[in-house]
Amino acid sequence: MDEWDEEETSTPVALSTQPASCDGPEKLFSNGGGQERSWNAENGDSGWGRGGRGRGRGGGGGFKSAFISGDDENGNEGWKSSRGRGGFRGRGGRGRGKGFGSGDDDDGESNGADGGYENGFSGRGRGGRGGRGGFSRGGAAGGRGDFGGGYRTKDEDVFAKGSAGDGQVADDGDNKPRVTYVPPPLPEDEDSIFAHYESGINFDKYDDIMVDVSGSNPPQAIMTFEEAALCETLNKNVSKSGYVKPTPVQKHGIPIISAGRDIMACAQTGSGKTAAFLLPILQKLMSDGVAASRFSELQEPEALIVAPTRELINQIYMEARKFSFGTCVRPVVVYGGISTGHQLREVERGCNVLCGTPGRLLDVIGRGKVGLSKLRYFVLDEADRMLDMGFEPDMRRLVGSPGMPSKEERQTLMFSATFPEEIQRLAADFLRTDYLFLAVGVVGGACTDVEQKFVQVSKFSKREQLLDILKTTGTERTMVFVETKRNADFIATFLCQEKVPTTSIHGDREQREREQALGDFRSGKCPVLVATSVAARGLDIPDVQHVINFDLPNNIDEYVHRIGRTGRCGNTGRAVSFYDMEADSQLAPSLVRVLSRAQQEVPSWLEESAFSGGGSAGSNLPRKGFNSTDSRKGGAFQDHSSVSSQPAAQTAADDEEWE
Ligand SMILES: Nc1ncnc2c1ncn2[C@@H]1O[C@H](COP(=O)(O)OP(=O)(O)OP(=O)(O)O)[C@@H](O)[C@H]1O
Repeated sequence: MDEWDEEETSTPVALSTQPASCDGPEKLFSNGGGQERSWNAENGDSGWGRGGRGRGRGGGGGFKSAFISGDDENGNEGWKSSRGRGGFRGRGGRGRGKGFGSGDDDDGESNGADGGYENGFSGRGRGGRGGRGGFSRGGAAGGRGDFGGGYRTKDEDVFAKGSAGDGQVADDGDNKPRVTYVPPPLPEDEDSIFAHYESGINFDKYDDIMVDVSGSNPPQAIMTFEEAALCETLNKNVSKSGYVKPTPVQKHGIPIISAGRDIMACAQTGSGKTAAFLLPILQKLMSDGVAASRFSELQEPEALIVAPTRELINQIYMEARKFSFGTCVRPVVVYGGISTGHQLREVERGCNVLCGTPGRLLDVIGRGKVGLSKLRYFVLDEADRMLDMGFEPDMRRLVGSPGMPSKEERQTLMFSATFPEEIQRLAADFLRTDYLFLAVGVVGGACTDVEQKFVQVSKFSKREQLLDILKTTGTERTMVFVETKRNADFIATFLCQEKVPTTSIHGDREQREREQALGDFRSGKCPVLVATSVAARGLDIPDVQHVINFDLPNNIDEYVHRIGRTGRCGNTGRAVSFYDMEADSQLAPSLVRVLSRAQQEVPSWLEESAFSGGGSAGSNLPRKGFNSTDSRKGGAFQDHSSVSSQPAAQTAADDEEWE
């Protein structure tokens, strides 16, 4: 029996996080298992039994939020009880932070830790800065998923949450939570594999977008897929996917990659970046006769694709699976929240294109099941996110993994809709010096097919405003973004109680629940999805007509990605953002700029807010004539005000609620 099989046969201690769907909002905060007692903020009892994810704050500060984790208020207890093998060591000093040192925890939300991941890989991120208040991956014997927490509503009711027994997380007795969830098998029929939505009325307008390729000797762009000279099967698969002509990022990106060049590409949300990198990679592998072999114990993929969230990497994998349908090239996906054993068995069946989130990739490589010596392509989707403070250490670890070809010997491809200049400079470390920078339209610009509206609100009127809007949207698919996981549950519950079929997705939900939520949203069973930033980037969900920023993010790039969940591939969409003068004014200058560049009406009050919002506002107003944005040109532009010029993770880390 394999090592990982063995691990997973021990009796699972079933845990679950808070489910949020209209199947029963009343379930949301009930103690599902009844075995554990929650921390009760009212009477000060501490949790016992499997007391929840340790969520400590450094500096011994009390946990003031209404949402109380199962640990002692200052995190000490959580820390003490969590010293398992994978003991987390907070970096110390910066207070706050959830030291959840799981390498698997690989989402857009911060959940990581700096140290202590037993096999030498750290979880990512911000969380681990919690001084004393961290907790181990081994996690408080209460492990992840057992939320011994409570939720205190405005009127101070406390709902206890506990375990529910879904068999997803096991404890091996070594205080190390183990994920045993295996997702249902994927449909194999062609109709499902090639199911797609139609490109929209504005698809042809892509041709008018300004494109700038900088760097030496860029190859000629292609105008049609025929010019890409794809293998017959690949060509058929492209047609079956409903692709008639390439989008600009494909017209330029495909020949650049096919010519063997490194690329840093920035193109607006929903404009086909995924196929821009997948098609030339698959074409090369197919024309070279690469074929997956199940007979090798060590799998050595030719391409490695990394993305920041589980749902996004799964989506990329599904695209790779679609385009390689009927060929010998085999993509595989690995990401957290799913049984590692299951994923390793998939890898063992043959793997040419390995898609993964950073933590899980490091894990499978560390286990010696995947070798990198044959690697030719290293792809970072949402590259600016992959290189910001949250993920950069993992990326460095990844390129430093045994056998990883040097940047001279591999091709490195980076794609995003946003690319802050300082991240571009960092990214250059991973690229050959002669990389090409491809800018389609305004770097960091919002999709022009999204109508952007702003509504001034006070923090207390948001819920009513949301309800009003949702009453007019009816059953149209709407994503509602909030800043915190607890607020995601709270708003989802509120909407359910108001009879709006709603589900939610965020990093504290088990993977099974996240998949269910996305499935219910896609199918229309729940036309409203309340989400944290975990769903802000890359997700391509058909028919999302509306995005509502219930809470504005504190970073302009995040805003651009969020509203890009609608208005995709030439379709139109609407984004409505609640603007709270007290909380959001720091974002005003960047918002004004994004709106004007996307030819949207700028409300006068927003402009005023931008001007009055401090010294930086004026200098951040729109600049005319801006287009090219390659940082090597000397940083002529930046669409990043003092607010947004920090990488997302950095700003987010300063937000107590962004976990
Ligand atoms: N040439 C094409 N013709 C028709 N549809 C396309 C074409 N290229 C991509 N699409 C479709 O457009 C949608 C958006 O593509 P994709 O998800 O790759 O966008 P993206 O640029 O990566 O967006 P994001 O920045 O949000 O990650 C997908 O459904 C994809 O299948």
